Amino acid sequence: MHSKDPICHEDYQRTADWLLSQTQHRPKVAIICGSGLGMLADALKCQDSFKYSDIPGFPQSTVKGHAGRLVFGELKGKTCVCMQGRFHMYEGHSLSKVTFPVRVFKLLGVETLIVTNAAGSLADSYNSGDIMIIRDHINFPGLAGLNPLSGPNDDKFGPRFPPMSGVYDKSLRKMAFDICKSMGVSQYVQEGVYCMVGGPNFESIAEAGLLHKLGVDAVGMSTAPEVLVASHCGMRVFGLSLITNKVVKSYEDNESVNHEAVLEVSKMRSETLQALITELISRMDINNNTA
Ligand SMILES: O=P(O)(O)O[C@@H]1C[C@H](O)[C@@H](CO)O1
Ligand code: HPA
Repeated sequence: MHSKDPICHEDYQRTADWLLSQTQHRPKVAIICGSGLGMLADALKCQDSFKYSDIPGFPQSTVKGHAGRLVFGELKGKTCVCMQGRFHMYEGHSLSKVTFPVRVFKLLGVETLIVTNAAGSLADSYNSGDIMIIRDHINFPGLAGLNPLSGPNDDKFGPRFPPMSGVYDKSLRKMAFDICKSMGVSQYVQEGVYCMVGGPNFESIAEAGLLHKLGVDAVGMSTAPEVLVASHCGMRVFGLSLITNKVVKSYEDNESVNHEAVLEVSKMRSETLQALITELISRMDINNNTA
């Protein structure tokens, strides 16, 4: 499906040019907000915001907890753009649409992508409410050939065969840990492997057992395609999963997860995540451009 997707370089450029004509902000950092995490954008000062439906070429959000707004603004003097709502494969978007904003960000001059998501934990030591700094990912749809980079390669963005080792920037991960320590929240901060599955169903118990055996720490339905495309075009990447639930792994367990519960837990940790990301960006070595 995505290999026939007609999105071409000019389409990304058209959207980028439209945004550049509508705002004076010239962001170097982009933030993608996961389910229920849209309030990360609230910290931005001097905001210019656009509904996705008003942005030429932009897909539309259809999931509760994903407002569908692109917000530009300043965080501690650093210019950022924030997606209040992302696109998922299970909504019926092609992977080129899911990752469309990332290439637009590249054309806006963004150098660092911060991705966040809500995820269920497989790691026995994790609890709901934990924050997991993403060390690496397993991209199940990608392993099966559902990859946003499939199809003709756009050499203007990056190479045909991009490496995927060391994608989650080590120095940003360390910086985030140091910040968590100084915020006094290290007791619920983890580092681990995120696994993307297609969704929209949550995992069966047998699937949960498989993921656990594979060494997956947290599972969700997003992030890997955006990270692939960002890394392909040379962006630095940092990722956070908010653990909103423990994945049910036992037939004796009568618990089950639902999207409302996911949004509830996201809300609970929103302030901490906002503070962590704000401090991370404030410590980044970035020179602002002006329009
Ligand atoms: O956009 P993210 O990955 O945060 O959303 C997660 C995965 C599903 O879209 C949804 C399930 O509650 O939350
Ligand atoms: N599985 C998949 N995606 C999720 C989960 C989960 O348990 N929780 C939040 N997003």
